[in-house]
Amino acid sequence: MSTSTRTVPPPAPAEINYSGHYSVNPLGEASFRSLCAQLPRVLGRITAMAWAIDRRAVLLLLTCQVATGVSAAVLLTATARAMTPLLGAGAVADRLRAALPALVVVACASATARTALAVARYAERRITPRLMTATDTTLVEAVCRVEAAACAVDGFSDRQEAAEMGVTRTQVMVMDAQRFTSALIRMVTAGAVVTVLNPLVLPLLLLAVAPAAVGAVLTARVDYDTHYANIADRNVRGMTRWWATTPKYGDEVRANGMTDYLLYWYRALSERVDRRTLAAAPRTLRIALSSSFAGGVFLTATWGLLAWLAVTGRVAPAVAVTAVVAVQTTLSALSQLVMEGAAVFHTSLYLGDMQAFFDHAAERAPRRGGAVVGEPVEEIRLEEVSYRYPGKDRAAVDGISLALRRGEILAVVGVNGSGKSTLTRLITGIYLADKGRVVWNGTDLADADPATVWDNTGLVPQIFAQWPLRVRENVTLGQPRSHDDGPVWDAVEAVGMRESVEELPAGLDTLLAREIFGGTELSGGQWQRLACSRALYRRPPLLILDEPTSQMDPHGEHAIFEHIKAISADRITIVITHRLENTRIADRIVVMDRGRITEQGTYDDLVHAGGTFADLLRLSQDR
Ligand SMILES: Nc1ncnc2c1ncn2[C@@H]1O[C@H](COP(=O)(O)OP(=O)(O)OP(=O)(O)O)[C@@H](O)[C@H]1O
Repeated sequence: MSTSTRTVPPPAPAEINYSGHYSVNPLGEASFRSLCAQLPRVLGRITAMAWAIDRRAVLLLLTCQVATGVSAAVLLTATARAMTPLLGAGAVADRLRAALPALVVVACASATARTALAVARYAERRITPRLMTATDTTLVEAVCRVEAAACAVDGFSDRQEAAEMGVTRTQVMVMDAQRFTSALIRMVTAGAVVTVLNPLVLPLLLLAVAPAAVGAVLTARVDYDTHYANIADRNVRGMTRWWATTPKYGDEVRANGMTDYLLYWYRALSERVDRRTLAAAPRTLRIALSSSFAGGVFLTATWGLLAWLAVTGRVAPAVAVTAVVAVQTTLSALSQLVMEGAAVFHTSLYLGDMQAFFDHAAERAPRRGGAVVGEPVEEIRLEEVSYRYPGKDRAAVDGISLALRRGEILAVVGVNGSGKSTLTRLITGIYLADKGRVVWNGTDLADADPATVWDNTGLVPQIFAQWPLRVRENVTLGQPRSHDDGPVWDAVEAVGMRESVEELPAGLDTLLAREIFGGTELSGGQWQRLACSRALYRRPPLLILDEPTSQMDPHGEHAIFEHIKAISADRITIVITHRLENTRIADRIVVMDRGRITEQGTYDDLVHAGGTFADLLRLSQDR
């Protein structure tokens, strides 16, 4: 990029607004009262989740809550009892002696309350890490197990991002719930004592903290609204961060001058997120100011009432002192109740997202029936099979019928986007056909347990994984653990990599995770050879290779195609390739165009047919 063009900022990343199933902010439809009414249900859910993790810790936590409440009541009652002799007539020593039993009770109640708090923290720490792990694992499993087609739906990854927030929130969830219930219990007990002293004080105190309660919930609501609006941008920002910083794309990013562009995107997205967050700040300030003002007015009235009761002799001085302590206790419990209630409410919003995602994923888990595909796989038949990706106008595969038999090598060719890879996803049952059937040995894939189908497949996709593991695992991943390296070396040999692997510092034990934990890095073609050896190692009844040699030198390409031919008698083999010379090994070639099969036959048939195949072959040789 020249200096002049560098000064022109690239277009800002698109604002993403979904209009489908995922676009509904759950807060938009809920009233304030209904949200507050959710609190008991949320507390119940948190308890149930914690119960499933560690019953003993939950029981311990509940016992501590009860202990906290009881000690608060005992403390206040004993304080009242101690005040009468302390503030009465007589020598100080006599008054102290008279108050001593009650003071001992006060000290014991305080010690119990503090011990209960410490033990409650311990119990919470026993639950939280495992709860987080459990929800996190559930999330990962939910994503791994959904139908592949569900992930292609717009907004899926944003909902996943929202659910991740729910998982993160489990870190403070139990603590919030514990603090909330402990404040509730303290408030009820202290409130009862206050009410006994004078029935007017408690309603006034409630009025004093009510504005803070409303304010806290409204603030949580504003925070969540902002979070909700930011989900998509945060998601894209996270991806941009990865694109810009991963060494995987480092060469391309640097040599193509993309750094400025990506950084601009990253900044633009961050600013957009910040702008929304800042726009919410005046709203939260208004809420905080008005709730503080209203709370202050009611609090002044409460203290005024107490002063008036004491000054006019309507309550004894000892009772007035206890009332001060009780009011302070009630007030702090109420404030904590409000704060923690808002936190639980806040948590409930994210938990709602998490649960909604889990429900959504569960609805989209494969439900294909438990039929088991018979072995060996003798025949795979496609009957008028069609598939259209979500949001696309045109079918990627459109009414294809095809029969494949064991021992046959089928080559699939066609221009980019003609539907070749989609066809392999339908044959392997990664996607289920919208129309028509894919039948393995007479079993419709729509009725078959996908795991039993995938036990019989080996696939080298166009974009294959480079697992940051040892060479051995890169070959055996997905297979039961074997203690015999013989078959691993066979698979490595089949792709012409024996010598290269032997030269690695630790042979099959060499770590291929240079960017992450260290080890060695392979070349692009070597990685592709390894991906092929992974599929070959499985010795699958259905072997599919989608552009398997696109990065390989002629040696590698030759070795692989020779091997495919040599092992073809025991399986069905499908090869997708743009290097048409490679299709010579196929028993049959199908040519695809716009999702349909337009030609089929042997290499010689098609070369002389004067159709697309002959045309593509001529172009590939025209240099
Ligand atoms: N995950 C997806 N979501 C939406 N559309 C898709 C997806 N994958 C492929 N398509 C669309 O389906 C059509 C067929 O794509 P497919 O990848 O099957 O073509 P192909 O023949 O394998 O192409 P190539 O030779 O480039 O690999 C294309 O129009 C493509 O845009």
